[in-house]
Amino acid sequence: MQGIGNDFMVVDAISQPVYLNQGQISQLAHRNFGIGFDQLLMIEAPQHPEADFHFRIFNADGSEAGHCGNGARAVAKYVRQKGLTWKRELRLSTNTATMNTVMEDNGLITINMGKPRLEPEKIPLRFAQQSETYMIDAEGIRYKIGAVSMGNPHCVLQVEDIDKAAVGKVGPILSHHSYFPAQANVGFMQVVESNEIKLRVFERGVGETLACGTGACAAVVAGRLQKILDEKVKVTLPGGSLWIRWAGKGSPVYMTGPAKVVFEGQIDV
Ligand SMILES: N[C@H](CCC[C@H](N)C(=O)O)C(=O)O
Repeated sequence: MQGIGNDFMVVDAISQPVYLNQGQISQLAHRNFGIGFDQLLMIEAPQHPEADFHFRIFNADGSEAGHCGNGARAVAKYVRQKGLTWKRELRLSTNTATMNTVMEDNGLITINMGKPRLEPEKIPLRFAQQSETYMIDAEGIRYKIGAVSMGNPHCVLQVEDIDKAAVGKVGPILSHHSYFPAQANVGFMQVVESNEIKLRVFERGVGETLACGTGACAAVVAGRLQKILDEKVKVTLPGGSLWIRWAGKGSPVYMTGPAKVVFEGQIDV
């Protein structure tokens, strides 16, 4: 499946036992020697009564992540398409978040992504005081960043021209910076208007992807905290656009976007 170009292998681990270790996942993720995907989404039975389904997220390097926004839309679509549910509104959980999903009449999926976590210890970020922005020195350059968790860690920096952003160079430097003890997804945000941004994301455990759902949410939260973005923002990533809405501190973030099945098959591992 894919959600604006962020692509997934989605596995129903409810109807069948699934045992994949980190090495097998990274092998399957390989674009030439495997199936090829950014993340593996493993759908499991709910872990608590109010959730309909639980899903786990594994990046292409085999590392497990706590949340995946584009993946949540894919899961919501997949479970209906496979007849695991008929509900239009679903409550999904991951290891770090629970979310409500709604299948819109136009085929898009809206997700209540929950409230962003801004306290450094919850990101996690090695700063004592919470702030709208943080200054981080790396390889002789000082970066002004926003830091947000959507259930996974995000570092957001503003750039003048998204096409000239050194995502391949600066992404890994900040993603692996010692201030991010669990690493970070690094978003490069160009503000077009107060209700529109362009975004590229260097994802933890993958590298640059065509889109990152939690990254789009984190960028809007960081922009609003810096008073440069409105409540409703169109986020255009290389793979397509998402619509993000955040009323401010204490409110959940809403994300609307597509999800599509690309291919179905069976694998023996
Ligand atoms: N690379 C992310 C997980 C996938 C997030 C992204 N694909 C999304 O749509 O939110 C992490 O390690 O936290």
